[in-house]
Amino acid sequence: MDLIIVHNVERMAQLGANIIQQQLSAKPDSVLGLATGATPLALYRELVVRHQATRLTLDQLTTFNLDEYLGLGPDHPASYAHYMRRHLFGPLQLDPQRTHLPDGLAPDPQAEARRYEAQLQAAGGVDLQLLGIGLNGHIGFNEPGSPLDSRTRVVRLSATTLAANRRHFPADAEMPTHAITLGIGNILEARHLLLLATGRAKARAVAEALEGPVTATLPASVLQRHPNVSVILDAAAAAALSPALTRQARRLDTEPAS
Ligand SMILES: N[C@@H]1[C@@H](O)[C@H](O)[C@@H](COP(=O)(O)O)O[C@@H]1O
Repeated sequence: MDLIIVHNVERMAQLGANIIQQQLSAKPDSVLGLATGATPLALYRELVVRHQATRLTLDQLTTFNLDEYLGLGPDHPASYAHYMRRHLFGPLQLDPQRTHLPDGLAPDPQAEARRYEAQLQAAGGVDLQLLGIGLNGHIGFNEPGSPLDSRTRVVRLSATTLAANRRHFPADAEMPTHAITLGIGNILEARHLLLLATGRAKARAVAEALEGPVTATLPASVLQRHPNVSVILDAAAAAALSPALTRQARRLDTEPAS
């Protein structure tokens, strides 16, 4: 595991964008696994800036998102399809044929989960998977209790997740109770994982994920089983790590030379 602790979200975004840029330089037709939520927003802004400065060539890039709410279509402002279009796919002018999310409006969600997984396999799997972490240690929408070898499927959202994500929905609107998510098994198959976390509220989940037992009770702990994981934390999210692990972390707060 390559653990990096930074001072601020801008630095996290730069380092995350560097990793994505390196991936695309090595393999322009990479498959990127993408995440939603508040955490990757600064990284997405940085990618857009680099693209506008023509430092990123994205013609051959393919993307697959981790998850989507069941019952929300791409025009719903709280859908992940909408989020991705607004924050990344639109500004980067990605070919819609190359960007993929589960269809939240599919009439048969179980069949949609199988279709999505098959589409991902046909694309060759994920080269670099971006991950956030839920307060309860979820990755994608793999809630506590998800089998560590789980595949793409329909899941019920936990009370913690419903409460945490409530803020993205209008106060009087009903929130979806289910989602389609890549499974933990799918996530582990990505060739490189990049976990980002910010803020004190994530510190406990981060510490348990990186240093606790590998257990379905805390899905992100499975990252310990992956041979190629990069983790970028701000100081608040790193606050509950053991002194030993904190000492091992790289602190990359200075600007790159060029
Ligand atoms: N399904 C998403 C996850 O992919 C995301 O990583 C997590 C954290 O979100 P945030 O970055 O807003 O804290 O919650 C959501 O429920």
